[in-house]
Order: sequence, then structure tokens, then C-alpha cells
Amino acid sequence: MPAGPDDDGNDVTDGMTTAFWAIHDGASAKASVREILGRLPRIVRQVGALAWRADRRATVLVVVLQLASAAMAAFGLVASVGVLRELFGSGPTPDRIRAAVPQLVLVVALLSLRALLEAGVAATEARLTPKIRIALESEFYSLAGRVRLEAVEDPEWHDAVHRASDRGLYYARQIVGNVIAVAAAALDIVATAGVLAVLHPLLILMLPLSVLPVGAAAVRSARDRFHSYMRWNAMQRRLRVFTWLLLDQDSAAELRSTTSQDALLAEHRRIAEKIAAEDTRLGVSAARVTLAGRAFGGLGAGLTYTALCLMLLDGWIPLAVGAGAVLAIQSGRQSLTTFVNLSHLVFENALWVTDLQAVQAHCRTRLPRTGGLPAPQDVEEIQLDEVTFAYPGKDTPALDGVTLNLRAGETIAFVGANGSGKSTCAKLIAGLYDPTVGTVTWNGTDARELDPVSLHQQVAMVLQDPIHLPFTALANIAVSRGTITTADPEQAHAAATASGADTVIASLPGTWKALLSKRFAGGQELSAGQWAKIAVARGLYKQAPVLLLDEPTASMDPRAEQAVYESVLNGARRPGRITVLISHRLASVVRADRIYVFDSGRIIESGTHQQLMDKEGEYAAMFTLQAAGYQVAPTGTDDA
Ligand SMILES: Nc1ncnc2c1ncn2[C@@H]1O[C@H](COP(=O)(O)OP(=O)(O)OP(=O)(O)O)[C@@H](O)[C@H]1O
Repeated sequence: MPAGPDDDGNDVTDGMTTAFWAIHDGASAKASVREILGRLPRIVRQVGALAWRADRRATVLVVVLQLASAAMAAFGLVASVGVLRELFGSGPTPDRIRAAVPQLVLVVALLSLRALLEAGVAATEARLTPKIRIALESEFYSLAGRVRLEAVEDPEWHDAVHRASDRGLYYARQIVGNVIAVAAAALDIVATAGVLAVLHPLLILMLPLSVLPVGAAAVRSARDRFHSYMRWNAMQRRLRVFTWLLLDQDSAAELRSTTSQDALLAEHRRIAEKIAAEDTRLGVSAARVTLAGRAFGGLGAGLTYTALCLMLLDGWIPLAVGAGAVLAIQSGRQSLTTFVNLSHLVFENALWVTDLQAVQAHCRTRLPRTGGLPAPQDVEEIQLDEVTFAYPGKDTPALDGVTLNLRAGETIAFVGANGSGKSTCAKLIAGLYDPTVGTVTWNGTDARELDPVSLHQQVAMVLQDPIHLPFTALANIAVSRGTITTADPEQAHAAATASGADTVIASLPGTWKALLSKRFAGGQELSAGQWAKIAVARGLYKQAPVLLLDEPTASMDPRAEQAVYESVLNGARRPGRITVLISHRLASVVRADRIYVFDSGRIIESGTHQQLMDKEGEYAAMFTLQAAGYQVAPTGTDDA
């Protein structure tokens, strides 16, 4: 059975359907021209509102400059006709040329003015677009980064925010420039039509005759481009995955040790060749469409010019006006091609922007509740009463009727098998989830009545796989108080000493200022155990009344682990505060004030180490099993 592509060269990319984040790609290729044109005014209003919110002055300036530029284009055309009128007038040639000079100067002045105005539009757009980008990104990330934890774990939400982040934000930035360009092209068409109407009302009928075939060809080639994009999109994504794997730091060691680079490179090349073949197909097809477009355009132009000739022959218009009409029609054709191409883009961009706005609206519905009482600064007691909690989409509850009590000054341990509900319980205590049934109370007040942000501020959580922030060592610790711009060096030092992070930091070039990320020049990489020490220091630095340690020492060496337990869990460093330790190494929980034993979401035993050992239940069995692992049988006694 082939592990990769089959003998015919078919592979996974051939069957790839549109990715969740590519649902709108090529949508304009499916929409009718009427649909696209019908939506344009709404899109322009939408983009206008975005721009207005970002910078009112710049928005007004772009509109004014754009209108002025279109007016200059129209005046330029009229002045050009004036030049032609003089040149085709009667009298000796030098006199006609002399008479045309003032109009010629006017044409040059108007064209120069238009160039200036267009430069003004570009400069203002350059000022406006980054502001829109920052405003959009800030709004989106501040919403997506604050939704409740259950939302982050919902696959649909996940897809939606990634789609919005990858595509929505990108196209929201593009749409501004594209809408400005569409508006410019539309104004140019109107200006051209206006000039033709002034020259002779009948000429206005000739504009569609000439420009429509060109427009139709532009529509065809734009659609072909989008269809092709849809075809190579899946392959392009797969190519990108191989590129990341070949360049990324995380995969580097394994790729080298398994010598699998060649396999990846071969796959990369195979896909790249497929994409190249598609590029060639598109190029040839585009050449055909362009040729057809030109042929139709030529036909249209031929008809137009024939009609013009007939009008000239019959004396309906003077020669100069006919020549001016040719100029205007040429310019109109150009503007229409631009208008058609960009309308497609704008239509598709708008779908992404609408999607981004819908995702933002959805995020707003999943934000934590606001308001409520401030969480107590001195936490005397946290009580869980008959708490049941089921993760969204799951039938079996992760916690099932849990009742427990945490008091100030105590160190409490949660132990139990994998998946028994310990971490879930810690997250409920931290206010990251609300119970499905039952209550969590802080000093007697239901946690649901407390302001979630103030509650989070009273809890420090240290997890087994802590986040690796690409900040300095000091910032990695200071961030637990919600800022990296200020830090208390003395308290950071004390936290680092208690967790053992001080020796890690001292060994780094740059010590506290060392950047903890190899992805940036001059950055350092830490081992898993060293990161664990930084994470514990981060938790301690917060000096929160509640400290939740979820297997924080699993990757530490025995001495480091011992040092953490000595300094953190003996109560001396955290008088009057609550400390919860989750651990599979039962030796570390022996001194806890109370141990809760979890099994399938329920608490099956609780008490001190001695009480639980005397009970000879599940805890005693687990402890004895682990302790036996450390007993080395004397050699030569087994078979005696
Ligand atoms: N984010 C989640 N979404 C859905 N189910 C989850 C989620 N996290 C945990 N669970 C499920 O909830 C149950 C309890 O998991 P929990 O992480 O609380 O166990 P644990 O006792 O901390 O396990 P371990 O010792 O392996 O860390 C498990 O069945 C697990 O599959």
C-alpha cells in the first residue's frame, strides 16, 4: 500500500475540498455581474464607515481629491478636444498650431494637476489604510483574546476566528485601496460619458458599443483567474505546510535525526511542479481569453469607428469632435476594464469583511459576563458544593457532584488517575468555567456574582506545559501581573529564588534581560524543566491569594522539584493564602493539609496523608505502589 501519492500521481491534495478558511475564495466567479454591481454601493458604504471611524479627515480628503481628480480628467478631455478643434480648423498650419498652444498648455496643466491629485489620494490612502488596519486588528484580537474558555475549545469558533484572522483581516486591509480604485474608475467612466454628451449626445451611445466587449473579456479573464485560484489553493496550502516543516525550529531536530528531509523535499518538489503546471495552464488560457477579448473589443471599436465615420460623412459632427470622441472612448475603455477587474476583487473582499464582522459579533456573545462584585482581596474560604461540570459537546461530566473546601493558609492536594477531573476542578476554582450544576463560593459569595476579571486577578495558575513567551526573562515573570512595562525587581528575584529560576536566569547571557526565544536574533532557548521554573516564578510573582499548581514540577529534576516543594508548599512563604497542588508524585503531597482523591470526576477519598494511609483505600494503594518502585530488592535474594 503506497504511503504517499499513488502510481497515477494522485494524492491527498486532489481530493482536498475547500478549507474552512477559504469558503469565500472564488465567490465572485460564481456571482452574476448584476449581483456584483448591486452590492457595490453597500460595500462602498461599509468601507466608508470603516475609514470614517479610523480617520475622518483622511476619509474626507480621499473623497475630495478623488472627485477633483475625476473632474481634471474630464476637463483634460474637453481641453484636448479644444486642441484638436484648433488643429483641424481652417487657415495656414503655423496659425492653427499657434492658436492651439493655449489649449495645449491647458491640457498639460490639467494633466499635471491630475497627477498631483492622484499622488495626494495615494498619500492619504497610505495614511488611512494602516489606521484602519490597526483599528480592525485591535478590535478583532481584543475580542477573540477575551472570549470565555469554552469558546476557545469549540472547534467551530476556532475555525471561524482563524478564518477571520487569516483572511478577513487581510482582505479588510485590501478592500480600502480597491474601493478607492473602483470609485476612481467609476468616476472616470462618468466623466468620459459627460464629455461625450457635451461633444454630441449621440456619441454617448457609442461608449457601450465600444467598451462592453472589452468589459465582457475582462469579466471572463477575471473569472478564469479565480477558478484557477480555487484549483491550486489546496496544493498551495499543502506546499506551505512542507515549507514550515522544513524551516521550523520545532521540527528541525526530529527531521534531522530521522533523515526525513529528503522525503519532505521530494513531496515539496512534486507539489511545486503541479502548481507550476497549473500556472502554465492559466497563462495559456489567459492569453486565449485576452486574444478573444481583443477580437471582440476590436469588433466593438470597429463598429464605433464606423458609426463615427458615418456621423462625420453626414456632417453631424466636425472632424475635431470626431477625433476628441476617439480619445474619450479610448479612455473610457481603459477605465471600464479597471472597473470590472476591481469590482470582482471588491465583491470578494467584501464577503471576507462581512465574515470578519460576523465572527466579531459572535465573539461578543461569548465574552465573559461584565460587572458583578469585586472578588475579595483576602480569600478566607473557597467552597465547591455538589459541583457538576460537563465540557460542551460531552455527555459524560468531567466533574460529578464534587464538594470540597479550601481555607486560607492551607495547602491542598488533588491526586487521582489521568482524566479523573483534577485539572477541570482547578479551572472551576480559577473561574475559567462555571459549574453546570452546583456552586463555587468565595467567602460565601457565589463566584458567578463576582466580576470575572477581578476574580482572575486573585488566582495564579501554573500549568505543566506553560506558555513560552518571547519576552525577556524578567518580562516572562512580570507578565503575571498583567503588564511587562513595569516590574518589581526585588519581588521578581524572590519569586525566581523560590522556584529555582534564579540559577537558570543567572546562567543566561544577558541574565534577566535575556530574550527567551531562539526564533529571534540573540534569543535563548530553555529546557522544559527550566521553563517550568520560570512558570513557577511567574505564578509566585503574582502574589495572588490563591495559587493553583497543576503538575508544575513534572519536568524538573529531583533536586529542583524538592526545592520548589520546600519553598512553595511548606506554607511559610504563603501565610494566609490558599495553595492547591495537583501531582502524580505522591511523595510531594505527603505534607499537604488535606488530600482529595479524584476518580471519574468524583472525590472518592479525602484527608491527610496519614488518615488516607490508615484508611487503606485508593490513595494508600497508589502510594504503596509508587513507594515500592523506589525499593531496590537486594541482588541475589530472589532465587535463593
Ligand atoms: N478542554 C476539554 N474539552 C473536553 N473535554 C475535556 C477537556 N479537558 C479535559 N476534558 C475531559 O475531562 C475529563 C477530565 O479531564 P482533566 O484534565 O480534568 O483530568 P485530570 O485528572 O487533570 O487528568 P491528568 O492527570 O491526565 O492531567 C477527561 O475525560 C478529559 O478527556
